[in-house]
Amino acid sequence: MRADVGVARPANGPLKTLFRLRTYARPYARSLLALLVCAALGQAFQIVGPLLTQRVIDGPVRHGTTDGLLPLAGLALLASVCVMISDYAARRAHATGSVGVETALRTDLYAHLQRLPLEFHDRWPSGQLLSRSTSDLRAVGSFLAFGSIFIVLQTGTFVGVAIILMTIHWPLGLLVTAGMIPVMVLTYGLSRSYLPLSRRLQDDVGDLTSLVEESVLGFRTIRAFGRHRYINQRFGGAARTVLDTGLAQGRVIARFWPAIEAVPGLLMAAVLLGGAYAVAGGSLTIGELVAFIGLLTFAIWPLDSLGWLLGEAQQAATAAQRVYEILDTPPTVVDRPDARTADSPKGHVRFEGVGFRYPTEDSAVLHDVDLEVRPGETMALVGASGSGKTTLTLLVNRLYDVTAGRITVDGVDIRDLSLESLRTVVSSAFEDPTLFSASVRENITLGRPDATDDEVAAALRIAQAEFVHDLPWGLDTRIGEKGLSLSGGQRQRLALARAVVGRPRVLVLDDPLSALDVETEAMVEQALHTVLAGTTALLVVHRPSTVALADRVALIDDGTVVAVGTHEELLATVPTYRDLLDTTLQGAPQ
Ligand SMILES: Nc1ncnc2c1ncn2[C@@H]1O[C@H](COP(=O)(O)OP(=O)(O)OP(=O)(O)O)[C@@H](O)[C@H]1O
Repeated sequence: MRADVGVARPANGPLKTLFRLRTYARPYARSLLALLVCAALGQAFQIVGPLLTQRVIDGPVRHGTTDGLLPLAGLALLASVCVMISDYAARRAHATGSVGVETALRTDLYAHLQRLPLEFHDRWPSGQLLSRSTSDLRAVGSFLAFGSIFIVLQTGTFVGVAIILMTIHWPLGLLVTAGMIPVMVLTYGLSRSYLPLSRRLQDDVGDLTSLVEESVLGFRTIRAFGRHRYINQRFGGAARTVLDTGLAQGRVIARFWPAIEAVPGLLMAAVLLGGAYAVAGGSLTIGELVAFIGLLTFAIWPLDSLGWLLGEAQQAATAAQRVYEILDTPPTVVDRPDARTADSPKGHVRFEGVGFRYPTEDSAVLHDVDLEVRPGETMALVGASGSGKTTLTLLVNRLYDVTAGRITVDGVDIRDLSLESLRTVVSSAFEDPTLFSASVRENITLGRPDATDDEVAAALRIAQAEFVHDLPWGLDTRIGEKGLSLSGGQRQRLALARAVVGRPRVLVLDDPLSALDVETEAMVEQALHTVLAGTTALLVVHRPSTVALADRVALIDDGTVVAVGTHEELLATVPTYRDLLDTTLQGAPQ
């Protein structure tokens, strides 16, 4: 087993990765700038408060008069109103920026996930994808539209307040500014220990999400086998891992945070002491000391919050790395630059020396496959379990690309056709039919949104899926997640209707009738005969009755086609085929 094939590893450090996200912030630059300006104005108006206090203490209070008090009170009131207005505007700008950035990122990530090949989805647990497209994106979006702005704002506030403090009393002002140094050193130490743990925690949460998803989707199986204790144990194990990593994070914070938090308190004590001496020595008035202490809280808040904001930055940086691991994974099944469309396709399919190896595996699953399916011909693929039948069908509409040889449709290598065109020519239905939480009509016309009502009706008839007309809202009835409110057979019939709608030139069916009862299967087969008459078809056959639909049969053994002929010819000439029918496909038409 080969691990990590085709998965992008982070090329940059976390902070560089965070910087890459600026492209997502750019369209919201105006909102973000508005947020910065409004929040800065809000801070500035708040700083007015202590400065006015100084005027009141050193003026009216000191001289025991009310002269000049009213204008000062008026200014204080005006400053409060301005704070309120700036806060309102900042919050509005923040909402626009943060929602916009997160939405843009999520849209890109989702679109990219859709472009990534099956091999990527084989390898990535869905819980990892879920946690990356939800909590990680939120961390990144919130940092871009809030954290990053407030780092600038708080640094600016600290610098601004430090300058004012120095103009009031430079030695004390210098002392406060020097307080920044231990905070920076401690924050750096914190980030070095915290970053790897933050990344590990996010990965652990992804694994936990996978387990939750699996146990929700597999609920019936777990119940039926009475395995809920085992599942609980597995969940408990994963939850403990998350807990352990969270606790390790907590220990790191416990080591650094009290020291970071102690700095502002020590500064306050030093300012009180130094300030009292300065007042006694006459180099500072009482009003100035009160203003200094009032302003000090405006310097302490940025110092405090910078530590926390830098923590947010680290969290966002690792989240960004996790998101970019997906965004940087190149889609491998893509259109060639000169990809063409199939003009009036006839559906002549040829496999020429086809080989295929799953990217995670060391050895090939298919090798030297040569097979011709003539226009309008129905070819059954028969073989033992694991011989490679399903894999072969997945290559025809490029869910995976061949790793050797080529597949052609009407003589054109399918890799030279645009994926859109190829997937209009080739339509598929699989044994496990996935239905989406959408209306019946949307599910059926998934691959052909332009299908007419008549085409949908014909597809429903062929798939014996006319039961949908009896659903409460007919074709407009929404079917539940994965179509669970329908029976297995009903879901299969809808998936078959989806494959045959619009009569594709090439139809690939991987045992699409397995969940049908014998009677319905016979009716579907009868209806399929009319479709298959004009359509080139590849049918993976697990049930004997389906062999009857085929004009010819290809026998697959150990990853290659070992015999091709009509059912009767193979029965008469190929002992392996006979044996297979005896053991696996008992009751095949003789
Ligand atoms: N996504 C995958 N990654 C790696 N190996 C795979 C993957 N899917 C299938 N295989 C392996 O490829 C081989 C062929 O599998 P495939 O499903 O094509 O066989 P099959 O003939 O359709 O079997 P069955 O009749 O049981 O459905 C098997 O050994 C299987 O384990």
